[in-house]
Amino acid sequence: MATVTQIKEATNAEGQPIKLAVAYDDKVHNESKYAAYLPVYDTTTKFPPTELFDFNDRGHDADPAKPNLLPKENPSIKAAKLTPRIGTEITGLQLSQLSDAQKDELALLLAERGVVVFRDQDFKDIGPQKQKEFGQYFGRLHVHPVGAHVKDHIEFHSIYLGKDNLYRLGRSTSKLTTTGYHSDVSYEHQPPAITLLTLVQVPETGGDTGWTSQAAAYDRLSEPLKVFLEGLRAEHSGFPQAENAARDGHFVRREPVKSYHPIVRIHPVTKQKVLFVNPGFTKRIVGLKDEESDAILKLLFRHIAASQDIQARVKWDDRTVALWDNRVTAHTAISDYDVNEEGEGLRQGFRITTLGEVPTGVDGLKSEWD
Ligand SMILES: O=C(O)CCC(=O)C(=O)O
Ligand SMILES: [Fe+2]
Repeated sequence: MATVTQIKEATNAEGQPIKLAVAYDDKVHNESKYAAYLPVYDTTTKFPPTELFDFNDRGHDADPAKPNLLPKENPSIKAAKLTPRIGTEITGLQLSQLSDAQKDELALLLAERGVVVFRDQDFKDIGPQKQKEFGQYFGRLHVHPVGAHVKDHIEFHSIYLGKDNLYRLGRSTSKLTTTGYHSDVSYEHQPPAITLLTLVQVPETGGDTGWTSQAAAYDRLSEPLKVFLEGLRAEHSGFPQAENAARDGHFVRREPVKSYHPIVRIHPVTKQKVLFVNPGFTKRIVGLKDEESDAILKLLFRHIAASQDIQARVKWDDRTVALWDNRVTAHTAISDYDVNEEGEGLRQGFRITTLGEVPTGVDGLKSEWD
């Protein structure tokens, strides 16, 4: 069985020589229809710290009635709420064919519903260039500081659990559960707005993804607790992720960062208040004593993970694409499936992540960093 430590000589997208660590063996690679999306690690190319940029949310340009995305007079386009508080499923539209007006309305729908699932898509077959352009419409693409990517496309975050890469399952054995709610790389100074995830191979059963509405999570809090949290920032840290990756022999392509984000964040388009902390990356509440911070974060993390009445869970097939707004949701992979030597249970996909604005809270409270 191959491991992630196999190194191959390659060239990057600019034609420069690089060393690639591959997380699959050649036999699996050659047999895979979606070999181009298998995980690799460029172990050579370092990235400087991300620079601040002006983010324009496409949702600002959307018609709130969404006549282009969800026309009332077209019965072949169907939209159904997954649950009352979060999630919408759409059939009858191809993401690859959306007009700009439809994409603007999708950005707004994502802000309102948290996650939007598209069924029966050709998206995984339109090629990396068009997939990247689709993502870029919504914002600057994030390059993960440590994650596996796709050869020649470092902005694609590769998701792969096959018989030759049991990394993720192996790591989960010391925990009672594999679930871990997070908002993608929320430690960034301009953390992600929209993430797109699609799977190209799915296990027969299992491997769903779950989302929580961070807007509903905020709404449920008592008035005094809302007021208390509104004045505070929390530390979101990329250091443990980078340290774990380095410990496991992975390349850290960008030095880890921390940000101090408002705990109650306001979505720039809907103006909705959301609870912007997550168990994945939030470490402490700035200005509180350690025990106070630990107790309050424990309460909030339990609320996020345990409140099924503000959650949605999606079963994948290989023509499903899910998009979510990281500013108003937290999500978790549900790694409940086994991969055997015959390759049954294999789960493969890729994620494209767009960066958003520097978070703003109540009364103009802004994120800070050191
Ligand atoms: O694999 C999944 O279901 C979700 C993984 C994840 O958290 C992500 O792609 O951001
Ligand atoms: Fe994620």
